[in-house]
Amino acid sequence: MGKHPYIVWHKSFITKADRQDKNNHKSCVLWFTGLSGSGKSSLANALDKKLHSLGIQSYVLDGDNIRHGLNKGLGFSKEDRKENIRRIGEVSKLFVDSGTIVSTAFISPFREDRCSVRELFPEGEFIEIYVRCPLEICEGRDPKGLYKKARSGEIKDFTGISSPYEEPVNPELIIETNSKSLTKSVDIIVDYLQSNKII
Ligand SMILES: Nc1ncnc2c1ncn2[C@@H]1O[C@H](COP(=O)(O)OS(=O)(=O)O)[C@@H](OP(=O)(O)O)[C@H]1O
Ligand SMILES: Nc1ncnc2c1ncn2[C@@H]1O[C@H](COP(=O)(O)OP(=O)(O)O)[C@@H](O)[C@H]1O
Repeated sequence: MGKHPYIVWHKSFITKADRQDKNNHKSCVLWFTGLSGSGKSSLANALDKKLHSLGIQSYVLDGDNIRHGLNKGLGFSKEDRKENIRRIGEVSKLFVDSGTIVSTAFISPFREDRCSVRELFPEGEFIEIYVRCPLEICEGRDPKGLYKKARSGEIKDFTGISSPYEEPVNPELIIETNSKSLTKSVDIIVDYLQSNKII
């Protein structure tokens, strides 16, 4: 779908830089990607709590929740996942524009889709965090009982079982949730934000 010929971009008076100045920190998207059960939601929410306690404007967009509303109706075919990620990329951009540090917790299994989101942002504002955890551990955790259903064939196209997960090639951070505690993982991300002068 191309751009509409009669729709013109309306510039706002207040810029992203103005909003960042007001907040006293920069804004960015922390793009958590990984298998179901790898720890994306747990990590994004624990980080959000920590950032909030530091007085930072932050927010979490979570796959399960977004699929109840904005992306209700999208399934798990390659095309639907692509559209899911495209929309979240655009929503994340709005959050970053508003001066917020937004954490997104979506499997986002396809490299090409994640790269397209990265291209929406200037250098340094898209931080890809690979939440790495072996499939057998994720399957052992099975917090929602979905792997069991995927193995029995009740759920089709399940990531890691009957649909691919393409690992990030050059993520800004890799967090191994099999060997690192949640607290330690949060500290690593906060350190990254501090050393890159985002907070
Ligand atoms: N077929 C299939 N494959 C993978 N996941 C499935 C599927 N069906 C339902 N679920 C549940 O939906 C959550 C993943 O949604 P996402 O929006 O993150 O997926 S994607 O990025 O579009 O691939 C995922 O949540 P997480 O476990 O938090 O990752 C599952 O709870
Ligand atoms: N170090 C860890 N980091 C994150 N989650 C962990 C860790 N160790 C165990 N877990 C558990 O793994 C599960 C991960 O589930 P969840 O956060 O919903 O993952 P995802 O959003 O990737 O599907 C949770 O039950 C969580 O308590």
